[in-house]
Amino acid sequence: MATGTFDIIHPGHIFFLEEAKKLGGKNAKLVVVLARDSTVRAKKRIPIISEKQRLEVVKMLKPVDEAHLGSETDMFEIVHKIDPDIIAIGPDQDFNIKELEKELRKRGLKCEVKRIKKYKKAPLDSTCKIIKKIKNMKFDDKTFKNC
Ligand SMILES: Cc1cc2nc3c(=O)[nH]c(=O)nc-3n(C[C@H](O)[C@H](O)[C@H](O)COP(=O)(O)O)c2cc1C
Ligand SMILES: Nc1ncnc2c1ncn2[C@@H]1O[C@H](COP(=O)(O)OP(=O)(O)OP(=O)(O)O)[C@@H](O)[C@H]1O
Repeated sequence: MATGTFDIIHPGHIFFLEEAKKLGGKNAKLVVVLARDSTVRAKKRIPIISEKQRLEVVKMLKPVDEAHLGSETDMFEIVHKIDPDIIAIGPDQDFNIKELEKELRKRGLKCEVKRIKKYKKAPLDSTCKIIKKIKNMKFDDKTFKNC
């Protein structure tokens, strides 16, 4: 199981999902849980792409076998439903592995939690960088004349 917002897909997202799938070995099944719009608003910013369209795009990605929207209130609800062997945490995801494992154990969930340490560098390797680039562009009539 891998999680995230996946708002404006970039190569880092696909790399993370490929690495997450590798954790499961030869016949691994990768299930992705997407953060709800309400979670993104509360924790990060206003999402650019709606949860419905983010889900649709993630479902189309090659390493992804299944994708679901998470809960709006309880992040452990979906873990119970999926019952994963491994939860992959991304290189810049703000979770303490030991704490998360402790919380899972408290709820009777026995999955392992593993951090993907590798970060794929690219000129636009995070959603934030893409948003900042657009934000800093000088807009005039010619900038997006066909949009
Ligand atoms: C085990 C686990 C379960 C999660 N379940 C949910 C959930 O039910 N609903 C949700 O909105 N986000 C869920 N998330 C996603 C987190 O909210 C999201 O990954 C976190 O806000 C960090 O966002 P980012 O990776 O997009 O930066 C879950 C994350 C983890 C690790
Ligand atoms: N360049 C990258 N290399 C490896 N993993 C990445 C990279 N970018 C994102 N990820 C991982 O992909 C998952 C989903 O990422 P997320 O939706 O938070 O995108 P993001 O580009 O990191 O967004 P933001 O810039 O808003 O933080 C997370 O586990 C994150 O750690």
